[in-house]
Amino acid sequence: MGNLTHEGGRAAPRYDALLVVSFGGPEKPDDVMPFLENVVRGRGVPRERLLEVEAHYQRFGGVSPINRQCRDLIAALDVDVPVYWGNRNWHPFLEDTVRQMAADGVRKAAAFATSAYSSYSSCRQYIEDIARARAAVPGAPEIVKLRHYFDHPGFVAAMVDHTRQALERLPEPRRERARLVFTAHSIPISMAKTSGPAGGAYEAELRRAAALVAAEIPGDRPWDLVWQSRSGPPHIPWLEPDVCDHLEALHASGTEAVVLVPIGFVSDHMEVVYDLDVEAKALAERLGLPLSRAATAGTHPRFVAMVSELMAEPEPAPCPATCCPAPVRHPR
Ligand SMILES: CC1=C(CCC(=O)O)c2cc3nc(cc4[nH]c(cc5[nH]c(cc1n2)c(C)c5CCC(=O)O)c(CCC(=O)O)c4C)C(CCC(=O)O)=C3C
Ligand SMILES: [Fe+2]
Repeated sequence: MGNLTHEGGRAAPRYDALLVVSFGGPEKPDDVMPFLENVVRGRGVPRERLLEVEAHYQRFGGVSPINRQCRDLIAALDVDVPVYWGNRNWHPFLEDTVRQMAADGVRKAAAFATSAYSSYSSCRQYIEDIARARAAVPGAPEIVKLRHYFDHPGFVAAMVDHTRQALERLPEPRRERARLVFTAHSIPISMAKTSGPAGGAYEAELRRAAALVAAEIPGDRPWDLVWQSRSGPPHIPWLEPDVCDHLEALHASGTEAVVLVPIGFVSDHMEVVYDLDVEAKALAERLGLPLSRAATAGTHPRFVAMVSELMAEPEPAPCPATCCPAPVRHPR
């Protein structure tokens, strides 16, 4: 449908393919370390942290849930053009996918990134990945990255549904008083400050998305935005508080139940299933704090429909060159 609709009187761009751009993840135990090396190359992530994260993946058989989720999303999409899939850090690598697109004669593709927000890691780096892949492929198609969708009604509706469902899983007497705790991937404070055209966009967009979801949840309840999955060298400050510290503080000050809403992610990938479903859950059990985790957007029908809706919008202006700059590299 996407290519035929019009919006605001302007014809939608004619894309002849859709490229789903994602992070990538290991699919077997032997993939885990080479995948992690790809992720952290030049980023100064301590070896210790890497081995810890390796253990998270090996605990799940060396398989990241993210690839399955990309495949499920692609299978669910209702678009009238061929759909391709390429990743930053693992097979299928973007460059190989772009080569295939060129061979298939694709001229102009829309790119849908599995990340809804501004920041170097969640936006600019995908733009760079696409540019690098195109530069390596003679005759590569034009690739237009679709806009950020953190406040799109399709994304919001999916998160609202999933938050309501999580709320319903809490025991009855405490459900009414449950607090909403939204989580997103922590990033270095320096990266957060330079995100978006005017700075601070990562956190501002997350707050906006959280507010839109919270407004649709019955009970006019308090909510917070906190952070998870901190990485990097310990001396570099990242966004805080961490979700687990926050749960302890909430418990200490009398909060009776919590719904965790991973608003910063679009699918239940490793950081969600480990840092929330293993770590935060174990903490909540220890504290005796009823906790229920909302599903991510995943293949919710409104989220899936959003992708075609984004393709039907007028072509987005490219991000200004100054927004979401790359962090200073830590050579190692
Ligand atoms: C903002 C953001 C998103 C959300 C936007 C988006 O979705 O793109 C995201 C997503 C993801 N992050 C992922 C995995 C990892 N992220 C790492 C490390 C890092 N993430 C960062 C930021 C983000 N990351 C940053 C600033 C680092 C430090 C190193 C660097 O500056 O790049 C590391 C290294 C080990 C460690 O955690 O220390 C891993 C393994 C996976 C795949 C999970 C799976 O396999 O299911 C996904 C979807
Ligand atoms: Fe990450």
